[in-house]
Amino acid sequence: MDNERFRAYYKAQKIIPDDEWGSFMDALRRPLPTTFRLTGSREIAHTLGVTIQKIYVPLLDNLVFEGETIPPPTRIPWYPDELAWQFNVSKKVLRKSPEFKKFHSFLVHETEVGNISRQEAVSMLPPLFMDVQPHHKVIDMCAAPGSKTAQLLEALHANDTATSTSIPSGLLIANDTDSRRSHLLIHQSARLPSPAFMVTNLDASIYPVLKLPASHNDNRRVVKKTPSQLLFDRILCDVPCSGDGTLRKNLGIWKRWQPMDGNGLHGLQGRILQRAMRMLATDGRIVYSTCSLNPVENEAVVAAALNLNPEFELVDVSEQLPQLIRRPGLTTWSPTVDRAVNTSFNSYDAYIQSLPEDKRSDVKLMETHWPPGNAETLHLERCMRIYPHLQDTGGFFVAVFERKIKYRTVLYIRKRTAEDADPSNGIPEAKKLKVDTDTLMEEPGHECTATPNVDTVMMDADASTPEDKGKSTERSPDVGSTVVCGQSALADPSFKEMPFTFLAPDDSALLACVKQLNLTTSFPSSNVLVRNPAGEPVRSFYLTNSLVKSVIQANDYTRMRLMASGTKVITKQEAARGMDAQFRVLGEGLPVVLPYITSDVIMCADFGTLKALLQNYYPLCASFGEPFRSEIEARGPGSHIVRFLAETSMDTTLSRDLVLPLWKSNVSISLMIDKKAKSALSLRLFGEDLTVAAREQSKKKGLAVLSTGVEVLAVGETRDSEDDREAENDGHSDDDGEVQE
Ligand SMILES: C[S@@+](CC[C@H](N)C(=O)[O-])C[C@H]1O[C@@H](n2cnc3c(N)ncnc32)[C@H](O)[C@@H]1O
Repeated sequence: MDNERFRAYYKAQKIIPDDEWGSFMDALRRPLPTTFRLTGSREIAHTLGVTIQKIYVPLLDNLVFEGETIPPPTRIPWYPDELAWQFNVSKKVLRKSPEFKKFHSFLVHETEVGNISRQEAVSMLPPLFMDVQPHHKVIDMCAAPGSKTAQLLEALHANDTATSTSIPSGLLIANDTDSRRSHLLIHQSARLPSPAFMVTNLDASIYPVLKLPASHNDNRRVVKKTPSQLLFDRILCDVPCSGDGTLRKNLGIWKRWQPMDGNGLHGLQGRILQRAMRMLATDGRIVYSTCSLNPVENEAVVAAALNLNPEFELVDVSEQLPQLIRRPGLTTWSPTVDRAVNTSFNSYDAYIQSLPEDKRSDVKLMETHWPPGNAETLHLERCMRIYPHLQDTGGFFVAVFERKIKYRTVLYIRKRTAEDADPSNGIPEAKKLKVDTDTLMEEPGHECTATPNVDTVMMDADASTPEDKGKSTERSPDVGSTVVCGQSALADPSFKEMPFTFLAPDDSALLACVKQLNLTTSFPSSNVLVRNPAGEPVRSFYLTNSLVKSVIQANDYTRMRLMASGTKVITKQEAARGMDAQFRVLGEGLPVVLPYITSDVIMCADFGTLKALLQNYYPLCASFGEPFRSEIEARGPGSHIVRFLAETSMDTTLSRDLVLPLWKSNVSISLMIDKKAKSALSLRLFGEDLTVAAREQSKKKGLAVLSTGVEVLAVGETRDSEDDREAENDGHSDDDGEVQE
């Protein structure tokens, strides 16, 4: 594993001191440890952390395989709250050691249901520097396949959804220009159901201005009188890059790496970062990251953005994550001008002068590929470089931006400067603003006019077309009829996704649903949307929060290429003739709906009941012990919720209450979570897969049931690799159990 040009190029960049070069290259040639995060709700993450620490670490400690001592999994030291883990064993050990097989089986099942996310350690870094709060408006500009999006969602949901007020008031837009990858993103993100989530499919470098409708008052005063631009508190630019920091897992890069790749990406990377700078709210923060070691894709992009937007500065985050070993950003570098790694030109001018005059106009390199004259003053050392040999990871680059002068101060100074245009007015010259005020056009309340992009400007123009006004995106949305989301005369007919239609709170199907499921009066009926061409309450109901609803209604969903929004919470099943339709809460939507279900509606059950429900598809009501038997027999057929109470039994411990959906037919009941979730739950609680599906699978394959009860997949077969994961439908499967009619 070597590449002469890689070696020559990075030696020339002096990214690593000479005496570390050997260990840097050695680390690049070693396989990457397996790393994963505990995801999902805090409750589950906590339970899994305890399970790994108390069950699997002792099981795997001091393990000797073929004469070699195998180290047990360890926590990644710099990751907060002990939520990230790593282990480094060969595939052979995973396949052959019974102890590791068992651990691996646990990982596979929890990954399947979204409680564990396999993710490269360094890829976990950017969201940690974003400090996302539940009220933040966040955009992930280049989000697919979505491992960082998941982290951002978790941060947005830091309060979980145990009460209605802990559903985040902010939003997260995950965007990617590739529609296939955007579907993947939707699928991955469905693991963390969020009413605050949206997915768009746009080129981030020309991301359009999104509008927010006028909000009238906050009970005390008028906040805004006109529609405003949606500005973001946090923006992640995890841009497309040459990816040579991933050499340890993508071995093909050794062969195909060549230095011009980075040169070619520099322009797009810069445009995405600059677009982000124009979409940032006053006190916002941008994190720019790549999995490339190349300064042309990193410091050069950062330096160019800072010079074009001098109101921004790099944030010193050296105190954050103190256990993370990092190196400062570079202040000098030497772009190559050809594939042969010619890095001899120390400036753009020197390079241009070296060319015959008739060739100069063909040059694709830009001045910004080289270090700017003021590189020493830009605090590029505040960028973070992570190298593989420092802590056995991949390579990575992160830079964090904020505005140098608080935005309002800038605007104030600009106003004062204009008022006091007369140089004899006594304002000292030094106090006058030395920034390009054109870049400051996008303050809240104004439309973006600064981006020289047709698409963006057209999006603005949309706002003022009479048709658009007539579409009532600004009318009071919560009364009267169903509100179709914003769609203007300039709708993009090439966009084929289903529309997003909010039901009127007095829609008869919605009222029936609320009544049947006994939802409280605080259930946000006005934030329920459906997705079908006619906007009818046909089958699935999605829930958004109020901010997401405002954004959908104020913007044309085809122009913002909105692929998904909110979370699917309830499904409607048409009943036989003469009967009412039946609604049921979906397993994936339960955490979101639970705050609106009163406790008296929820049945309580014990561990034994849970075990029986895992072991059988449709156990008879009469087969359960009291008091659960009487309680379930007294209830009518349809959707029910059951709380399994925390307890410790002979077999195991349920450390916290577990709330799950049930379906009751005439005489039997069934747990309405999908097969994989049942298996994962069984393994987590009982150390073996007791489910019918597992028994059937074993029988089918003629396998003796292993002690774990499941066939073990190989490492590469876990579904959550950062690379290529299969997209499945829209990520919102209804298959969360089978209803027995
Ligand atoms: C490094 S990957 C992002 C990885 C992702 N943040 C994660 O953690 O899973 C870069 C992504 O940028 C997307 N992309 C490429 N050009 C883009 C553009 N102009 N606008 C938006 N996304 C773009 C690619 O499709 C790719 O999914």
